[in-house]
Amino acid sequence: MTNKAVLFGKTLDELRVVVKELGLPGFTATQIADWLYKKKAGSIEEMTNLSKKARGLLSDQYDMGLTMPSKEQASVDGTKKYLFPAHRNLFLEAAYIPETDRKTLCVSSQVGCKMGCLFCMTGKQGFQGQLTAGEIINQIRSIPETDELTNVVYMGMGEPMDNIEEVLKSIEILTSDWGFAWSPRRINVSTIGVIPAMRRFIEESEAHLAVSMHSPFDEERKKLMPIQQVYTIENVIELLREYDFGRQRRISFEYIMFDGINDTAAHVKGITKLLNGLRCRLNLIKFHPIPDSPLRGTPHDKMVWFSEQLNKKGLTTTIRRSRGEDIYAACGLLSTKQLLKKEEDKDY
Ligand SMILES: C[S@@+](CC[C@H](N)C(=O)[O-])C[C@H]1O[C@@H](n2cnc3c(N)ncnc32)[C@H](O)[C@@H]1O
Ligand code: SF4
Repeated sequence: MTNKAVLFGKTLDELRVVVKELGLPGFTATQIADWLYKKKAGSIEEMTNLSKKARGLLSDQYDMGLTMPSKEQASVDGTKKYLFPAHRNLFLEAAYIPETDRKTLCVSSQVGCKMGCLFCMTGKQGFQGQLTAGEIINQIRSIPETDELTNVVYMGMGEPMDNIEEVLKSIEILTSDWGFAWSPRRINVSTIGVIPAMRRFIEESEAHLAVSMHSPFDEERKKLMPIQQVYTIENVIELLREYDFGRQRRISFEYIMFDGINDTAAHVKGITKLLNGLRCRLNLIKFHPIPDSPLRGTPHDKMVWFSEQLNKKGLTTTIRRSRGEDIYAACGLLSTKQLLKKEEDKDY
């Protein structure tokens, strides 16, 4: 790795500044964006419609900024987990989830997470660092299945709203005509509900939004997710009610089911009351147990009952199929703590 600045992850506006500073013609910015995001060039040398001089000037100051995964693990169900090195000796993970009708990549937006949810391995890892927009979309660009991807979910490591600037930039690159030119409907961003950043996300992007609820009750949610002490789920829903999302943009809620904790008839009532009239759907998630936690997942039969009760009350509810559990690639299981430790050991 050199200390040069990187091109991958720059927006068209930022590339315009780059070419201006190098004294290159304005249109070079669009050409570079094209090579970075459409033609998927692997090096500056490959940008053959740029003059030799332009390529030389660029190479003097910039690297492409692409990083291949350094490790890959495959699950019995076809899910794959990729490990990427990031800046400052950090590592992050992404999970590739193939299904018959779609191929999804679950990307990380941070290394670790500050939010400290009781049930999450990434939360247990603590916060190590923010990812740049380039590092977020590099996960999409640098896996072998890049051309097969139909969907991207920001449900890997980290809280996207705690890195809103880079997350919005990554979405801009994915959805702009000069970028990947994806429809924003192929992107779903999950959050525990950091209200000010959610407002920006709603207003500045058109991607789908998933909110992690996990309990409709204040005291219970506070125990599971400390964020409830700052931004309550009631306030999050009030915010959502302010907007008209139209028919195309989807709002959903995620609900991990914990045995004997949040899976009762009272919870069915609480959820229905909270979401009353809001056009949304609810995804029930099987809890993936994490070490040193007394929490247990609700048995499947009870999840089916819970889902039926909510559907009867008019709330579209589905049970999300669990994928990649055997390789720790499932929701909430991504953590690179051991690796980080090994790297620290190496340093001393
Ligand atoms: C890892 S988070 C990342 C996105 C964001 N920080 C959030 O919490 O919504 C993605 C989803 O995984 C869920 N999750 C976390 N730990 C889990 C676990 N042990 N089992 C099942 N789902 C889990 C979260 O609640 C969230 O709905
Ligand atoms: S569930 Fe999401 S917000 Fe909570 S600790 Fe895990 S990654 Fe962070």
